[in-house]
Amino acid sequence: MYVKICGLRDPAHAEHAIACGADAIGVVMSPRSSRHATLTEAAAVLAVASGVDTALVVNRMDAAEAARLATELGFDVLQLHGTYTVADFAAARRIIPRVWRATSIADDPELRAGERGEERLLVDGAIPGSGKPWDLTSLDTHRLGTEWLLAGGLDPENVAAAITATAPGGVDVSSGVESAPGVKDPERIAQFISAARQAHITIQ
Ligand SMILES: O=C(O)c1ccccc1NCC(=O)[C@H](O)[C@H](O)COP(=O)(O)O
Repeated sequence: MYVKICGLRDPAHAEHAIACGADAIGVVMSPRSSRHATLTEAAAVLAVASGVDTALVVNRMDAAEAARLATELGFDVLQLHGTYTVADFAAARRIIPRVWRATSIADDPELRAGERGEERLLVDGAIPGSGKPWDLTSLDTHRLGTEWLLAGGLDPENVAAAITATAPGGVDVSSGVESAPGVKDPERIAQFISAARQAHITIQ
């Protein structure tokens, strides 16, 4: 089970997530977000991130511009939230090969992995980064393949049941491992990673 901890700005929290076994960490650069990282903060997180995938997370930013920013800063992955076309993904992937599509069934009820040319699909709640759980029973997982990531309202208490119910390739969390909006809680990060690792997948 691939585990991504998102919305990191403090390098100490990034180091902690990696030490706890995270596979990926995400840095949000979206000025209206409580987790918006400055260029300095993003660089500090990247400086400690060895052995994990690093994702730049943006919302409704021009795809090629976001891809240039991701490569300039040294991220491995660009995670695009918003409405992007096949051409947008192609343009971004000419600049950074690993581009993930984050969307929700509210925006895209007929979700199909890879249909816009993304490397990986992240199925999120309707409002990214809101921490609001959503109705997982409304998700048809048959078109999602095996590499997709589940996100939206996950936390240490509910992640195992969410994995069991939907059998994703990985999980992504932000609000559920915070003590206040934008403030990561090291204990909850450890609990989340441990709970995700122990979950049993029943659907494949
Ligand atoms: O975190 C944000 O504020 C944010 C803003 C704009 C686009 C994406 C954002 N976050 C993405 C994520 O943290 C996760 O990929 C996902 O939405 C899960 O968030 P949460 O429900 O808080 O666990």
